[in-house]
Amino acid sequence: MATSALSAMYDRMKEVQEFDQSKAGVKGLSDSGVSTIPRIFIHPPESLSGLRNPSSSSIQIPLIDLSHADSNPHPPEIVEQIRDAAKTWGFFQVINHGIPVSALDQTISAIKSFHEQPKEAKSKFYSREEMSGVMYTSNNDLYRSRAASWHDTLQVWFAGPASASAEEIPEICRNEVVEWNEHVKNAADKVMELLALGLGLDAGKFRELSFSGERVMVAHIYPYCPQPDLTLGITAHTDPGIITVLLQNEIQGLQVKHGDEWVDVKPVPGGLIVNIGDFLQIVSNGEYKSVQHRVLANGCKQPRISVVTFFNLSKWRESDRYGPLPELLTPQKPAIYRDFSKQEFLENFYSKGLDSKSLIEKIKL
Ligand SMILES: O=C(O)CCC(=O)C(=O)O
Ligand SMILES: [Fe+2]
Repeated sequence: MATSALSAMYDRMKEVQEFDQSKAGVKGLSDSGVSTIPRIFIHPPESLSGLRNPSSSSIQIPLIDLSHADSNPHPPEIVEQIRDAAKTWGFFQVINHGIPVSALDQTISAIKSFHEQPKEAKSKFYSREEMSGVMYTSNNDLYRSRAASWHDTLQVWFAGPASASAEEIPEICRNEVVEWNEHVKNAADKVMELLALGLGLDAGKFRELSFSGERVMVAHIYPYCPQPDLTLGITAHTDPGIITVLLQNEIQGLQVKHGDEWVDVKPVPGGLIVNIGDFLQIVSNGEYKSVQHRVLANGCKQPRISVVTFFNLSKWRESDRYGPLPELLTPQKPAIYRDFSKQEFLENFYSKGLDSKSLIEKIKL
């Protein structure tokens, strides 16, 4: 067994490298008109199960209207909606979040233009240097995952040690990306105030903890895939940080795990999707849930575009350790997670594939 399993593995590595060195991404494969996908993209049956069972129910992630969220004091019914959504779904969609619809449209269209350029224009940004300000790549976890997925990504660090200067951002989407950074930060700030109030904390608590101090955008394209039943757009995973704010175009594909079911997230015009990350599940001592999600490979001729911003803390405690916030702990609600170090957090993310165990499972008491 060992020899054939090993030779299969070596073949795979060679093919992975060839794909990587082409710097053309899955967009390149899709544009070349392939009718079958290379085998490095074929997922094992267990991650494909339930792929094409259209969800039987019509349940949807909660939709929350933020029109009056800024009133002082914050309307308790909105705080309650956000808290319930974060506790039971870990995912919700917000409308009237303050970002003009024209900015949403322009951002999507600028990202689409970047990905639709010829290979020569994009390949100078192609890299796997996670800590460079700007990185264009296919499958951040290409060398760590068991199977590759059908998407490419433009990554830009908005804030933190790796943050990009405007000049580094590809010109074709520069102005839109720079503006998006401002918009998404403001929208996230609004949501974090409500999430803090939902835990009984001061509205500014997460701002004080620097929730937005390390902020990175990943702008994905999910091009047409000729065999969408054999692969995924993105493997099932949870997001590691505090929260994620996601803008998507009208092509559906994102699914959220709710109980035993994969629920389709239907794009709502003008809406933004927010989800809770592992870090927030831990600091909230399990009140808010970081939930598995995945993206189906796109079988439509039109590409699916998503612009995803991850928010992470920049200020760690002096001990460089983190854990459930002490103010949330009581004798009735003791800590359910142990503290973890910054090193553990980063290693857990950067040394593994998206599909591996989250930090949460490792530090559960
Ligand atoms: O593209 C999407 O809708 C989801 C992407 C995602 O989950 C991620 O980048 O972490
Ligand atoms: Fe995600």
